[in-house]
Amino acid sequence: MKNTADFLTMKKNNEKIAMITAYDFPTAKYVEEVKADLILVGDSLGMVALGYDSTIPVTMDDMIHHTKAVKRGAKDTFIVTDMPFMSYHVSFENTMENAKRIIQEAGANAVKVEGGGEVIPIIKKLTMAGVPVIGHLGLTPQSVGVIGGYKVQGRDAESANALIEEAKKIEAAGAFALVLECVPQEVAKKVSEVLAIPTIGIGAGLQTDGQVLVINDLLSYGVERVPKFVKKFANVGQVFVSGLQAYVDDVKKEAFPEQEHTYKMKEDQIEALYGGK
Ligand SMILES: Nc1nc(=O)c2c([nH]1)NC[C@@H]1CN(c3ccc(C(=O)N[C@@H](CCC(=O)O)C(=O)O)cc3)CN21
Ligand SMILES: CC(C)C(=O)C(=O)O
Ligand SMILES: [Mg+2]
Repeated sequence: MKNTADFLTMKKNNEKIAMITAYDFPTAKYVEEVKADLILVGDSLGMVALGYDSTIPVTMDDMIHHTKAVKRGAKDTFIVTDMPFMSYHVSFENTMENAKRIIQEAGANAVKVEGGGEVIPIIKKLTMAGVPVIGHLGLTPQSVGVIGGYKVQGRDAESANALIEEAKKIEAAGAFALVLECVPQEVAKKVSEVLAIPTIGIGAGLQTDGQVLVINDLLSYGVERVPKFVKKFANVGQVFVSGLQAYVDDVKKEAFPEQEHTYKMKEDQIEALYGGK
């Protein structure tokens, strides 16, 4: 399994970091099989695995439940779990207790927290307590209500500069990586150049130190509309539907189960059961 120092080395060596989300046991097994560098148990699970229309309803218990399943499927991959909405804003004690559960109870290797300014002291405290932290700037979906929609962030030089300053503070606070979501490539490039820690982009262009996508988006599984930054690498939804349709059709026309899927009694027992009839 890679560790936080390895991700720093990868950046130095210009070796790109590939991160993929996973929310359950079988998916985690596949993600480990392709040697993704990190798995993100993202709070996006609220939208793509639980059917909510934002990440706001996702709870600590949801994150623990899904992280445990992912850990069982990917014992040898570095796992990062999102701290969900309001799980790191109520109080210092509550934040530390929540991070403790994610690491100790669920088995994640690190946590991710959204935002700059106000969460800097939290990144510092978590890091000092021995919890590896990833920051997250740009579009921060837990603030969708404040932002007013899922919009590209840092489009003008002023807000871009503000974002770059936040990124530096996140690094200084001890984060070992930074997710940049939905920012122009020029902004992501500059952040990646000024930071020593790796940047992991989603909708941030090619010049970050790594990439992350939501697995349902990249496989086209259970998602209808996807953001512009998504590339469809496979059509798993289509594979699901064709397999399920074939099953339903076979059941209806008695083409399934066949003899090879069926258990049989020995002749004498059939005789005894049916009484020769
Ligand atoms: N399936 C899924 N994929 C994600 O990447 C994702 C989630 N869910 N849920 C949590 C957040 C929300 N995200 C989103 C959702 C929508 C857009 C979107 O529609 N963006 C517009 C940009 C509009 C603009 O120009 O400002 C787009 O057209 O891509 C972006 C990120 C990213 N995260
Ligand atoms: C989109 C990524 C960065 C995320 O935070 C999530 O999956 O929840
Ligand atoms: Mg998230």
